[in-house]
Amino acid sequence: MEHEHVDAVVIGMGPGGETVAGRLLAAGRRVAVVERELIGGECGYWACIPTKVLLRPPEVGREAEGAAGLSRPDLEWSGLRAYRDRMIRHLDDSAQVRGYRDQGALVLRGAGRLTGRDPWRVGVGEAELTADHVVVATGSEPVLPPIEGLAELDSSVVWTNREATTLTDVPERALVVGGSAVGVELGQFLARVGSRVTVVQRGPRLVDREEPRLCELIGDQFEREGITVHLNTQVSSVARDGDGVEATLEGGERVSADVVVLATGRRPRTGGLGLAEVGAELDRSALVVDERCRAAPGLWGIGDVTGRAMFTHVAKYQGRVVADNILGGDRGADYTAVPRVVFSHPEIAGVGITADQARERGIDTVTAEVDLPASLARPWTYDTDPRGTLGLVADRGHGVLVGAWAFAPMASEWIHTAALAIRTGLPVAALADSIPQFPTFNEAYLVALEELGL
Ligand SMILES: Cc1cc2nc3c(=O)[nH]c(=O)nc-3n(C[C@H](O)[C@H](O)[C@H](O)COP(=O)(O)OP(=O)(O)OC[C@H]3O[C@@H](n4cnc5c(N)ncnc54)[C@H](O)[C@@H]3O)c2cc1C
Ligand SMILES: NC(=O)c1ccc[n+]([C@@H]2O[C@H](COP(=O)([O-])OP(=O)(O)OC[C@H]3O[C@@H](n4cnc5c(N)ncnc54)[C@H](O)[C@@H]3O)[C@@H](O)[C@H]2O)c1
Repeated sequence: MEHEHVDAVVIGMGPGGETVAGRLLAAGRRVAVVERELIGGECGYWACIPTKVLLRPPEVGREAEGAAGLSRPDLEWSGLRAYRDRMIRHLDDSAQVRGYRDQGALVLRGAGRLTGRDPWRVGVGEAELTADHVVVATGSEPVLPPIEGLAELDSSVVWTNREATTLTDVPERALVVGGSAVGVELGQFLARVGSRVTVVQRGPRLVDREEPRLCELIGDQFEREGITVHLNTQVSSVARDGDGVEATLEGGERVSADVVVLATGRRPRTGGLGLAEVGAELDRSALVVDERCRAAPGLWGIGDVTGRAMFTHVAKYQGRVVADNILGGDRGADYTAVPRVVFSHPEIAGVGITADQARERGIDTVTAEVDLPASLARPWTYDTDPRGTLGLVADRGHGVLVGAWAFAPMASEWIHTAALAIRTGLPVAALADSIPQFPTFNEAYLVALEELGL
């Protein structure tokens, strides 16, 4: 039995694990990394990267249609599929394994589990290591909705994000269950490459954690694109129907599809890790960590497994925080103004809190909404039939922004202006006195700030 002592073991090598491992290795620490599937994690192979790769060419097609003098280019599915395969490294991480070994890491393949503490012990198959620090970065797994008949169907007709992002052929008809980030991105992608898409969303709105107005705008967009959306309902049962599936909704309505795509949320992946046995606290399945991302002295948690805003940028941020703490610092994580983007077209971006949340917190709330083509030059230089909206939520008493949202081209890029303003408590007056480049979407902030009238 192997019994090596290392400075740190990182269990799970998604973006969170990779961030902390990279920093500790660069600082000369002896690090073991444990990965049971592929170094790069869900994000690199079945989530962020393939979805963004798949969404971009159909988006460019629409953009070309809107650009004067251009006609719409044809989408060649086999070419896009081949580029997706290249971008997900053909599900092969041997170069990453070599890269970490070259940096001096001990790379262990297999499922890691905590087997003891004082010192921390981690088992991987037959091997066992002891360590000063263990970082748990095991990500999340999809939540399967309670639909009668679902368990009897196989992955050829019931897709999670994994089957959807590695698809080889575009299904003629797709039923997407869940209408938040995953459902909207995958639903719009499938529709744009030719599927007839139906989205079933349990709540009253798509993307239901965002500003209601934003939900309305993406709903209108889906309608324009011929995507059928059923709100306030659920799929109650599914059954095999020839090569496809017949689904029955709560109200009795039936939807036939070639595939059912599950997009009903994710839960932190802590099963089989032995966390409770070593005294770590779990909240449902999330690893509970303090403001420094510490679960116990020398035991750390980062990324989706902590159940905090499940985004790659948050996993990487927590990875930076934990690396600094392991290297002797005393750094807390501050989740103020984490941007949230759904890479639909136009893009949905939100940061801070909604107007309702602000009122509930007793904030003297004032809001603004700006139609971008009505107020700016940039939308018109960008597109012959432009659309776009920016909304702001401000605290009148303190003269600061507390929320912002946008539905517009490249909103993922320029929402960061609001993110910085909210995070730093930048006075609205200072933002209003800034000089954004002409012609850019950033100019929308000046228009919206004037509308706030603070
Ligand atoms: C379809 C989709 C699209 C998304 N798009 C975006 C996006 O555009 N932007 C964004 O910010 N976020 C996006 N997300 C969210 C993002 O994927 C996650 O927030 C991110 O992957 C979290 O990183 P992580 O390191 O915590 O975990 P993961 O990326 O899940 O990595 C965890 C790793 O741990 C490994 N592991 C698990 N258990 C063990 C064990 N016991 N032993 C060893 N290894 C183990 C897993 O195999 C995996 O490799 C998307 C999610 C989905 C589903
Ligand atoms: N661009 C991005 O940053 C990006 C993209 C995709 C996913 N993600 C992250 O991945 C995680 C998972 O995303 P998600 O969209 O799967 O989850 P989610 O939890 O954000 O949304 C799930 C949606 O499904 C609905 N739902 C749940 N059960 C249902 C049912 N039985 N029938 C119909 N609707 C149902 C919910 O009302 C909710 O709107 C999120 O944390 C998200 O932030 C991020």
